[in-house]
Amino acid sequence: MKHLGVRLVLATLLPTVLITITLAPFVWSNIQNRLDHARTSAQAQLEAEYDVLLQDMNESINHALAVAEFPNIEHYLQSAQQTHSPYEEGQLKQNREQLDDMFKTLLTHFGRYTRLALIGKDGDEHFSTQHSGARTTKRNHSETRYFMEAMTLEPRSLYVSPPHLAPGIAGPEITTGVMDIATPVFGRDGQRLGVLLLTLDWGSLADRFLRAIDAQSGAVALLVDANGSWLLPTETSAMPFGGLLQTRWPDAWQAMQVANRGSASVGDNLLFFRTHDIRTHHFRSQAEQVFGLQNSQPWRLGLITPRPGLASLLAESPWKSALVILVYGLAIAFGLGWVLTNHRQRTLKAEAQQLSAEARDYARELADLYENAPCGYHSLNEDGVIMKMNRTEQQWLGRRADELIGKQKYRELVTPETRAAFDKAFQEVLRDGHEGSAECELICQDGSTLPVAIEATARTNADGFQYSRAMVFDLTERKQLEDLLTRQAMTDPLTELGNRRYLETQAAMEMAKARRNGMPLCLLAIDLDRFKNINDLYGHDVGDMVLQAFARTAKSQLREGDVLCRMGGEEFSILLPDTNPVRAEAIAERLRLSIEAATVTIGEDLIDGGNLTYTASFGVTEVKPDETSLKPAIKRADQGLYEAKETGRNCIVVA
Ligand SMILES: Nc1nc2c(ncn2[C@@H]2O[C@H](COP(=O)(O)OP(=O)(O)OP(=O)(O)O)[C@@H](O)[C@H]2O)c(=O)[nH]1
Repeated sequence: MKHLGVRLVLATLLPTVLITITLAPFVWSNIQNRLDHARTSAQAQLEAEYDVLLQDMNESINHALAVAEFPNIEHYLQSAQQTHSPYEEGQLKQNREQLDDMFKTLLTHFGRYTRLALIGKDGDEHFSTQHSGARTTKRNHSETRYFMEAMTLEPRSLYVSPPHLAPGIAGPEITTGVMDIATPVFGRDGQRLGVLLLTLDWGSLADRFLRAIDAQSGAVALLVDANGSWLLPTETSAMPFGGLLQTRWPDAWQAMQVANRGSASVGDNLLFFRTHDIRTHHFRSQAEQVFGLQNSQPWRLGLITPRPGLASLLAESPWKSALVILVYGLAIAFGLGWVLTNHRQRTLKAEAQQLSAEARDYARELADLYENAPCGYHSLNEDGVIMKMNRTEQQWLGRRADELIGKQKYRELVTPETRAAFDKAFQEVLRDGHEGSAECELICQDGSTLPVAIEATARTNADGFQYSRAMVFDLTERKQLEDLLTRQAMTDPLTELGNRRYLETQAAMEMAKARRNGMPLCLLAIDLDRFKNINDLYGHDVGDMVLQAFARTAKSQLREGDVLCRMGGEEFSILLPDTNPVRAEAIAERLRLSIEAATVTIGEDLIDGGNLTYTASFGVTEVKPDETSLKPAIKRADQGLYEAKETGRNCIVVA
């Protein structure tokens, strides 16, 4: 999962980076074009601002100079300072009314002035005209800055105050931005007569200044004095009148400190600026000199315009933004989709590989189970030829796969004695019920035989029999066990001789053989004499020792093929194949003598000398060829034995 997370991050980042790298040159060039355009446009607007300001200021300065040099002004002020006859008073009044009309005309035609006042050299206002036409109370201007400054100036010089708030056009209670322009009035003889004051409506000038800006461009006009004090009206500009630029745009203020004109970055905006010093503008006007308040000049004009950038580019063209977002979205979606699909394929592949590995393991395990199963497996075609055989069965047979597979008929590995059982079972598999089983013996490479049980079924399809598949169980142990049980069932455990049942089994075979071969067959019945006394005198263990000694002695006297059995107690029988009665009697006699001569060591504590002797009585008879059972012969032999006992024991009677 961790790797998937990394791939998903890469799938997001890679398309993003590639698209960004592809688009970047176009976007960059577009932004640069817009930047150039913005710069050109801003500089043009700045120049327009400057021209407006320059033109208005020059006009106002020229107005002031023109009015101050108007002859009637000079004449009026000179007359006003003298005593007059009634006629002269009338002339003065008429003169004042003419001037008053002229002032009103000026105010009416040039809406930029809020007040025109003519002030005598003592500071007394001779008359004043407000823009509203209202005549105000005459006041003394001797303490005002403009009066004091103007009274020191040479002819054709002016004092221009910084813009400041004063009672406005709409009434004395409403303040507005104004600028005082004052110029001295001189007589023809150079006598200083007074001061002409023009109060400029700063708002109307600022409005014209602001209108020079293209409102669509989003640019902000900037005009501050030498101290950074904002000179534009609060209502129509970006800052309150009188506010400090350095608190709002410190970067802009910083940039404007080091150059008279130029541009700078202000946050996300561009600043274009230049200075304007009205004191030097008299070169473009009629003025000799223009004075302003110390430290208020030069003014700084500026334009703050949004810097064209990616955000403004996208904001200005929503469909382009949508297209860019779509391209990024599609690329990222493709990247994520590719990673997820790839991841899914990897997962499926890993699962498939795991399943395949498991299947291989399973198949290997099955093959191992098949090859090394504790039983044999083989498959035969319909001809009985071996198609497949597991390693276990190959090892049983001691044969290699290349000797068997496709070459060997299985029935040829079966002993002739048991082949019929195999053939029968195989036929059943081929036809009847497609199942068959048989117990038979296999012929091994070393010539030995292997008893096996075969359980076979047919594999079939729509076409019928395909092949037979068989499990083969090794019956060796079972046979050995059966043989052991059989042997135990037919063996006397004390003497390890065959018992009565064994005699009967052997007798059946010997009788059949004798009949077949026309050979004689005799039976001896033997009973130890006075055996009860041995038990009674020396104990049962000694009796057992005597019985075992008899078995050894008898065996030593008999040839291979003779069948010696213990019939029970101290009674024994011997079946003598290919032996006639005469010979049988001779054998009995030889045996009798051997027994008689034999001793059984039982210890001196039981008997003097430590050795016990014993004898036996014999009944001898011939098993007749026409007899189908041994019973008659046993009966006859017992009769002979009985007679031998009666005769005195340790003797032989042929019956
Ligand atoms: N020790 C021992 N004694 C056995 C065994 N089977 C039978 N006997 C004993 O053999 C004795 C047989 O005695 P009897 O039938 O009277 O015959 P006998 O003493 O040999 O006398 P005769 O046959 O007349 O000579 C009995 O005492 C049985 O208990 C055996 O396996 N071991």
